[in-house]
Amino acid sequence: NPVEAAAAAVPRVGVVVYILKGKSVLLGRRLSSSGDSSHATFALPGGHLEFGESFEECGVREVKEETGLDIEKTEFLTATNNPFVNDPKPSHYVVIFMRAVLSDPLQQPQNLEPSKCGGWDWYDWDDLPSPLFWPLEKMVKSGFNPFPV
Ligand SMILES: CC(C)CCOP(=O)(O)OP(=O)(O)O
Ligand SMILES: [Mg+2]
Ligand SMILES: [Mg+2]
Ligand SMILES: [Mg+2]
Repeated sequence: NPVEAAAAAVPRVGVVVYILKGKSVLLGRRLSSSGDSSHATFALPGGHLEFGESFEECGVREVKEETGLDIEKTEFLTATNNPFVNDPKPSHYVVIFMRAVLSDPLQQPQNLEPSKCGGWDWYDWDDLPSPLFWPLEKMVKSGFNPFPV
């Protein structure tokens, strides 16, 4: 029943990674659950923190799973709270933002999850595509800059 269902809903933790390359970051087209790319939003690589993982382990794993890229110099940047309970599909994520660089600067991303992602590409931080995936949109709007000063 709806009360039980609501009770079962708990905030989940996502870890996403700004992979910095010059002034660009890697973004992927996040397909809607139906898989059509017409409503794709641009998102950082990342995913659900799994039981017992450190933030770094999760970031490295998800980036490898989704893009095949090997990253290093992973750093914690910030965490944001994203209670989107009024969404058509209510969700509540605490998002951990990390940054990292490529272990091999020449390595290019592969789209290893084509049912979930329309493809990865490098975007200049000063010329980001839209629409951005909601946690990233909120962070960019807040003026956050993931690059080292
Ligand atoms: C909402 C997001 C920041 C956390 C979940 O990310 P995701 O749906 O990409 O999760 P997976 O990569 O683990 O499937
Ligand atoms: Mg994933
Ligand atoms: Mg995952
Ligand atoms: Mg993911």
